[in-house]
Amino acid sequence: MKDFIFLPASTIQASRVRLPGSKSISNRTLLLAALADNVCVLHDVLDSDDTQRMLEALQVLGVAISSPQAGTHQVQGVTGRFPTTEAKLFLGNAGTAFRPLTAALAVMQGHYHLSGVARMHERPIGDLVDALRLAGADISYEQNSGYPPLQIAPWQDNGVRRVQVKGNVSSQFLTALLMALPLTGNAYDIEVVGELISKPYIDITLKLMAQFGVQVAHENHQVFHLPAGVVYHAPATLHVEGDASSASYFLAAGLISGQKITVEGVGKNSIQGDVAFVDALVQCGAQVSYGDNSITVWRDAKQAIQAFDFDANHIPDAAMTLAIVAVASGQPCSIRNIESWRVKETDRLSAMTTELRKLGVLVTEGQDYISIHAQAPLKPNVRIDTYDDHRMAMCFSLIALLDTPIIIIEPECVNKTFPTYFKEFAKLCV
Ligand SMILES: O=C(O)C1=C[C@@H](OP(=O)(O)O)[C@@H](O)[C@H](O)C1
Ligand SMILES: C=C(OP(=O)(O)O)C(=O)O
Repeated sequence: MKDFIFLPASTIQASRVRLPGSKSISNRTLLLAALADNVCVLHDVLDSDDTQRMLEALQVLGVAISSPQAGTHQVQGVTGRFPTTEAKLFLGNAGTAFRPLTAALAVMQGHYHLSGVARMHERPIGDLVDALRLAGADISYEQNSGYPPLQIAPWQDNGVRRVQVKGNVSSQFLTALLMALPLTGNAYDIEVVGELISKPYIDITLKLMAQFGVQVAHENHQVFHLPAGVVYHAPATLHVEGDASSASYFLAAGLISGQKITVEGVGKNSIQGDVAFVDALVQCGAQVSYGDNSITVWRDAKQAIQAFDFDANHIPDAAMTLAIVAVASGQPCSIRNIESWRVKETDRLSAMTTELRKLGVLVTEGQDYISIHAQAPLKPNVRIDTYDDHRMAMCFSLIALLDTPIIIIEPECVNKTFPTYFKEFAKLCV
């Protein structure tokens, strides 16, 4: 791909888009299948940088994985113990690989070194390390305290069976503990201290663990009870849903353009919290219909896009797409309770503010919110920096639907979760 992509002002035609597999489900099921006591064939797994990092890591750890075709992986589980007891793993910028693997390797009897790209070394992991240390993990920081790279040494059980974890920086820390602590064979209570953000991702974790035979009871997402003596047992085959966060760009295109856009791969029974993005679009004036495995969004020609003021804590990834919906509305809009944007692929609050202002949009950036008001016509042919953040690239592509040609710099950053995004987007445009 060139180091920029020029998107001319476009309109969208009524279309159907087949979604890539869910990143969150792909990386969780790859890890759970690897830890199970049997063989599992995973279908429709996302093929992208984040899942490649997980697949490579599992193979280095001695898990036998054969991939007869793209998106299909037969995983031979290792019954809770990775055969490789010394390894160096490079995990890119994949939070869904780094955090769960840190916890899984912390409860093993080996020596492991975990690193990532420079940005991953700026993304916090201290709350997870603190929680694991309470229960017997031996983890040290190689550079800055609280951040990767990490060095992990053998687990030493200390008899502690109630572990506290903070939930206000990333839900991935709780996800990691939930998936890893059953490997010790002991029962644990995990207590969330303070607020738990991005809660629907915990529900994905619990539902997938249940599919692998481990039921976790919880009290209102505050205390989680892990059973003793359990072993992950995989279903013979497992189908990965389409990615609901990736769906958000096309669903927003349906609202913005008015045309019927159908995404295939997620539907009314999806386990992904980001399908709630559709509820936000409905409040903005979208029409919606759900199928078992599809969602269609459009807008009646007479209905304007409505202003909104949303708490988007439960849909942090799809919430970025709402920023462009705000621009399309031309009304003052706010997206709130999204401080976690600051510790993702880039500081997304700052990046979103900077790039929207280049288009002439009025923006107020708060510590945990963004207010957006596009009054004047947008400036054409603006060069949008993407900060190595796939969602910046995908969100800003939608500006082309607002009669505004736009240039997206370094568009290959979409490889993190959606390598074919610009091809799919071009198919919709007329
Ligand atoms: O568990 C997951 O699969 C994810 C949780 C969310 O992160 P936070 O919990 O850090 O908000 C989300 O942003 C990320 O893309 C995927
Ligand atoms: C925050 C994201 O990724 P990660 O899984 O690396 O946290 C994302 O995909 O928007």
